[in-house]
Amino acid sequence: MSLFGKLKNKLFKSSSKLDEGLDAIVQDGGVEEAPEPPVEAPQPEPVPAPAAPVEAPKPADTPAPDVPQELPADLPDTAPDMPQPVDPTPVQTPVEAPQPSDPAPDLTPLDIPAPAPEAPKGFLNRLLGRNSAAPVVRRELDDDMLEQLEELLIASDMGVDTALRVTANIAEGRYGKKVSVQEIKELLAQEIARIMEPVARPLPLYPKTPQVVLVVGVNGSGKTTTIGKLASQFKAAGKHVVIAAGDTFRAAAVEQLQVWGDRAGVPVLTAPEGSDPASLAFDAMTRAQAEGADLLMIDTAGRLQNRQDLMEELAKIVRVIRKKDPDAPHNTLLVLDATTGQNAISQTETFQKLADVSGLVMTKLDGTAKGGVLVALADKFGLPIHAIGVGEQIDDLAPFDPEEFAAALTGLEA
Ligand SMILES: Nc1nc2c(ncn2[C@@H]2O[C@H](COP(=O)(O)OP(=O)(O)OP(=O)(O)O)[C@@H](O)[C@H]2O)c(=O)[nH]1
Repeated sequence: MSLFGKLKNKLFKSSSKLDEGLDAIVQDGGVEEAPEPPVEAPQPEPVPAPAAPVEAPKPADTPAPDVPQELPADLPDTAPDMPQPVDPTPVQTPVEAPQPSDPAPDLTPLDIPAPAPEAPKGFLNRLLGRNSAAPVVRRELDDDMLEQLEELLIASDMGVDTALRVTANIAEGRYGKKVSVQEIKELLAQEIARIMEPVARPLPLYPKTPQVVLVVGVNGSGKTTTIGKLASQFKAAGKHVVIAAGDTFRAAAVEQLQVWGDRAGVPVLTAPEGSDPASLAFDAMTRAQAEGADLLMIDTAGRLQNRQDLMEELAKIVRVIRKKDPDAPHNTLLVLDATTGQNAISQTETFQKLADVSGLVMTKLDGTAKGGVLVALADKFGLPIHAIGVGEQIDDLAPFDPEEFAAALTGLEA
C-alpha cells in the first residue's frame, strides 16, 4: 500500500465520530428522496451525409492508444508536500525539509488500476455495486440542523469558535435548502481544508548550518519518537544530524532517545542524570559545529508541573546556544498528542509563553477520534503544522495534507 493510502487508512480511524454524527444528523428529520435522474451522455448531433463518398478510416489499422493501466490512483506525480531536498547553493529564503533519498518501499505501488478514461457517469458506482438509483436522504438545512451540526463539531474537539464559524459558512447561501450526507460532508471537508491550508508547511530548512531545532512538549506527547522519525528522514536525505538528549532529569528518557538515535543511525549526545541541560546543549552545539552538522535537534524536558523551572531551563538553553549562534534556535517545535483533545490548546498557550514556538508536530493521529483539535489549533494559533505522527514506527511521520486530513476527518469518500 502507498504511504498516502496507509496514511489515509490510519487517519480514517479518527473520523468515525464526525462521520457517524453527520450520518445521524441528516437521517434525523431527513426525507428519502428519489435520486436525480441519471445524466445521459450527450448524443452526437446527426451529421448530414456527405455529398461524395468519403473513405472512412479502418479502425483496425489505427493502433490502440497507449493507455497506462497501472498508474497508482492515489499517488501524486511528485510528492508535493513531502520535504524537498535542499539546493546546496545558499539561498536567503527558507527551503523545505528534505525528502528521504531512499523512498520507502511503500511509495511504489503499481497495482491500483486507474479508472477507465471516458467512463460514463455512474459507471463507477455501478461497478462498486452502488445503485445510482437508490433513494437519497436529504434534510433541510434549518436552525435545528445547524445547531446539531455545531454540537457535533464541538464534540469533535474543534472548539466553540471554530465550530460556530464553520457552521455559519456552511449555512451561507444554503439555508432552507435540502442537503444529503454526502453533500454535508463535502461542504464540511471544504471548510476544514480551507482553514488548514495555510498551516500545512513542512519544517523549513535554512542554508546556515547547523540548524538548531529545539523540541518542546509535555512528557509523553511523543517528542522522543518524533525526533527519531525526523532524524531518520533527514539522515536518509543525506543530512548530517546530531541529537542532544536535553531531558537530563530522566534516565529513561535519555535511554529511549538513544534507542531512536540508533534506529535512525544518528549520534545522540547525553549527559549524566541530573546535569545541566544547557551545558549539554552547549556541548552539542560545539560538536555539531565542529562536525559540520546540518541539523542539531535538542530534546527538552516536559515537566509542566513546575512551569517556572521549565521556563528557566528552556531560557537558559536558548541563552547558551546563542553564544555559539545568535540566531539559534532556528525552530522551536512543539510536539502535541492528538489524543489529548482540547488539552492540546492549553498546552500550546502554555508553551508559547515558555518558548518561542515556531511550529507544531501533532502525534498519535492514528486511531484517535480527537483529530478535530487540529482544526481548532490551526484556526486559533495559525502555527505551521510541519508533520503528523500516525504510528509508532520510524516511518510513521507524514507531511500534513489538509485535503486528505479533511476527507479523513469527515469520513468523506473519494
Ligand atoms: N500511536 C502512536 N503512538 C505514538 C506516536 N508518537 C509517539 N507515540 C507513542 O507515545 C508514547 C510516548 O512517546 P515519546 O516519544 O516517548 O514521548 P515523549 O514526549 O518523549 O515522552 P517523555 O520521554 O516522557 O518526555 C510512546 O509509547 C510512543 O510510541 C504516534 O504518532 N502514534
